[in-house]
Amino acid sequence: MLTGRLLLGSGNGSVIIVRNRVTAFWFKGKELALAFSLTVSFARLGSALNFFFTQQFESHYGIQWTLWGGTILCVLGLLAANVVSVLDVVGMKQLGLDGAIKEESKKVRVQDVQHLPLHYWLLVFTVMFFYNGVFPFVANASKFIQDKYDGFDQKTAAYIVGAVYDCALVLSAPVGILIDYIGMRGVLAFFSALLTLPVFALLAFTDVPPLVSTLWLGVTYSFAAASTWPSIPLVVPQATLGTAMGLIGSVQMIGVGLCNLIVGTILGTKSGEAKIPLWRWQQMMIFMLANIIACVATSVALNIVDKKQGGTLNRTHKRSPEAQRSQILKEDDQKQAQIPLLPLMDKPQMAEPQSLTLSPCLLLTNSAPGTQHVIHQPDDPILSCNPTSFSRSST
Ligand SMILES: NCCCC[C@H](N)C(=O)NCC(=O)O
Repeated sequence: MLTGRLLLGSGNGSVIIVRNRVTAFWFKGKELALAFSLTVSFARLGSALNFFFTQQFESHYGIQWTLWGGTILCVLGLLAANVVSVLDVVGMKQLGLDGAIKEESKKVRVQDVQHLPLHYWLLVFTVMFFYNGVFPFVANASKFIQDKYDGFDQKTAAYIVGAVYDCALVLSAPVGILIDYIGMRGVLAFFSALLTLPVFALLAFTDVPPLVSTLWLGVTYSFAAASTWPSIPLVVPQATLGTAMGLIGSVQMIGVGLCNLIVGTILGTKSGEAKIPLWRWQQMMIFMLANIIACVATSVALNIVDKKQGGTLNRTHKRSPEAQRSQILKEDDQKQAQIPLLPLMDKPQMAEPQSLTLSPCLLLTNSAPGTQHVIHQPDDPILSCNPTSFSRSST
């Protein structure tokens, strides 16, 4: 059992890191928050289907077929990962970025982790503390509801807990779209944490029906996930993005793992059947609350640091087609005098390989007939970014 779970965790963890890297690469400067939110939505769809069907499937077909079902799902995941990988490689080749990416990535060393910005570390701890309050709660909440409130059988309690993920499933995409337009990632991360405090306070100290808390947690969780994960590509260099994503996933899951151990100690029982005394549940909810308070603190620090460093997180990075076009025209006017035109090229190319943004978000437009502009996003936190690099080529 433990071997199986370790294998699943290492495979699943690696897939998540690569998926996040690919998502960040292809959607940066576009619908980044929406893209990340959709991955969360689909993950939560999986959780919701699991809540609703796995137990019924098992009672009809037995544990062996249920595990084979899981294996088939893993194989489908493997096929999907292969398709994504081919699309990623082909897309990079089409943009002529494959060689440059490899070169930049070769320069990345483990020691570079110490150069990741403060922004990034604050995001890591914001994410860790937030999820410390969500995952261990969801894992134990069904038993909590049965033990604390009257009239809930196991199935009803599981449905009530599932409301956290059902809410996220529905809300993640609209919230992602909203964040792409308004930015405000840091501010929203802060409010998500702040507004999660009442969830655990209600559960610990009142008899308000638990569905109120789980629905509310679903809302704040959707905002927290949609504002934090897509912030990472905005604060780390593209070449270290894979490392940064891996690291945040590890810290997050180490935090959640430790919290599960602490929760286990607080609840102090090995039997799933015996009723756990309410004072123990109350202590667990206070522990969840403490994590969310820590999350509020790190998100405040995150916003302060972000403000001092130019407000990357709270700015919108998505540009409407009109804004993209006027941005290009403006930059064109500003830079035309300074930058020598390159010889006309058959297809878009970068002016200087060492100043690549390594981002697919090249803006191609035609402000003058037969002219394409390839610009870099000036706010890209790229290792060797030269924000003024610009090339012009024939269409
Ligand atoms: N059992 C789910 C593990 C998901 C880990 C992943 N790093 C993550 O947190 N993704 C975002 C989410 O909200 O699920």
